[in-house]
Amino acid sequence: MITLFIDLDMGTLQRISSTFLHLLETNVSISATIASDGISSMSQNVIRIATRKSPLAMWQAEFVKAELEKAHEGLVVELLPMSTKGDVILDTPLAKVGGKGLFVKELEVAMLEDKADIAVHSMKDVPVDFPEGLGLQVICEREDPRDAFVSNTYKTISELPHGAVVGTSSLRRQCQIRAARPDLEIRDLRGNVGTRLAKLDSGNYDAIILAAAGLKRLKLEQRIASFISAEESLPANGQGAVGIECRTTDERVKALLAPLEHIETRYRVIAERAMNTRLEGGCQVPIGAYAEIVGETLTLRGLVGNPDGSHVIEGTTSGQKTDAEALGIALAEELLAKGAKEILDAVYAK
Ligand SMILES: NCc1[nH]cc(CCC(=O)O)c1CC(=O)O
Repeated sequence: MITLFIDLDMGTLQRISSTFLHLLETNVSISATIASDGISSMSQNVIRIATRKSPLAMWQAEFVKAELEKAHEGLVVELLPMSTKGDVILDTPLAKVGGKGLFVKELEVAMLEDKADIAVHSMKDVPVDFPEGLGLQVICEREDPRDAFVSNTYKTISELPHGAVVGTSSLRRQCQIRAARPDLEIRDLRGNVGTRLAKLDSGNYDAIILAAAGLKRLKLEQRIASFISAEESLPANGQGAVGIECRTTDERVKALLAPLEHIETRYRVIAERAMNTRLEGGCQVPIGAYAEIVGETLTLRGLVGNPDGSHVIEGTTSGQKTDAEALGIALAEELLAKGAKEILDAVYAK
């Protein structure tokens, strides 16, 4: 149930009615409470979050809502749950659906049309470019960035018997698993986290690979048989980090978001995304990028491979954390010089 406190100024009423229309379209049940003691300038004290409806997206939006309310007493944070194209096209492997920002476009339209103020994203799903007028304002503290091995029978990848079936639709995960274990059979696995676990439980796979962050956030950590180290499976750029997008001109919202920024996570994610950008990688590519910071030094590892794991190119670079973007670009260039472009071109040609 969503409770809306409505004051009587015209702008707010207009905004609320557009929120209603949207929610009606998306079949969310509504119950509205009209506060009779409407506080004037209430609209100054509201932030509307556009979010996907998947349990993980809702968790992330609720997390940002809680953080914002903690940081600003009296702030009212509303959630506007929406469907995106990525949620609707469920049966085709994402690598085939193509198109950038499958999970973010509708949220961005809502912000541009002033139906919402911010959108909360998993950084690994956020495209490189933002539409005119929108930008990534804040990167929150990173959760566990690792991939997780999930199985009801086996503890680790190395325990899997010859020819075992592993579920993942990520070309990055597929590449690294097959590089270590060419005998394994990889099958596509789509849907939100709960759907993927249900498919494992129904016996279609011996094991599946998911992001540890998603499982932890949904209190499904007990489903993790083992964590896969970054050495075994280099995470995707931004994995485990939540980012917040808003209108670039909205100074009120930008000021409210500022306390949620986690600068160390930002440096790490900037380096990882810069590498991806220089490689011209979209979000469905066999690319791993993972940065860590010790003291002032950022170390970035990168990997490009073909999905069957027969070719893997890796590199590492270190430098000042404040040079995060330059480090990402330099590592991408090193990988390109080692043949990454040929691998990526072959993947995109398929
Ligand atoms: N591609 C979907 C997606 N986007 C973010 C996460 C997990 C949480 C995160 O990385 O922040 C997942 C699920 C998964 O890969 O298992």
